[in-house]
Amino acid sequence: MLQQIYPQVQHPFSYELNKDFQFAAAHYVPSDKAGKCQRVHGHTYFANITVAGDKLDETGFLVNFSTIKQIIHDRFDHTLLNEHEDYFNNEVPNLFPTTEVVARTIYEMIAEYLASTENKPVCVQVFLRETPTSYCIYRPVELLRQLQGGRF
Ligand SMILES: Nc1nc2c(c(=O)[nH]1)N=C([C@H](O)[C@H](O)COP(=O)(O)OP(=O)(O)OP(=O)(O)O)CN2
Ligand SMILES: [Zn+2]
Repeated sequence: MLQQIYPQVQHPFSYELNKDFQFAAAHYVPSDKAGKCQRVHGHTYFANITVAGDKLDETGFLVNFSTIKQIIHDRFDHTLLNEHEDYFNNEVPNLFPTTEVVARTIYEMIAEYLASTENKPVCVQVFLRETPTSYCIYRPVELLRQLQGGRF
């Protein structure tokens, strides 16, 4: 966790915050093409969340580090991801709990919270490591294009 170098994301904001955390969860990929991953197995997922913005809140925070962790950890830690039917669906490939879909889902959960805050920072990158040799990065490309078009 410490000393890991993450890929950088370009954005125009003054402040960039990164929060690292882990959660333990089981999952399976419900596809004949997923090989051994069709069977239920567990990971200690490692996430790095990047939040950026120009305005701090009344605490002097862009966003509280602990809130970022809580949003994801409280929901997914020590659970079977496939059972979260509000986020994942075993019938729809774009909603199978793969690393890609879990990274995107984490982005959506964080983005929903940030949009509800007064200072409205934005999530610009989610790095999600599933195993020591496998990770995925999700970036909100539409938002990043808008920022690039309008700001720099
Ligand atoms: N694009 C994706 N490919 C795979 C995913 C995924 O989510 N997205 N998931 C899996 C499995 O769930 C598995 O947990 C991870 O696979 P893998 O990296 O192959 O795991 P290993 O520990 O066996 O890797 P080695 O580097 O060979 O030890 C599979 N693919
Ligand atoms: Zn897996």
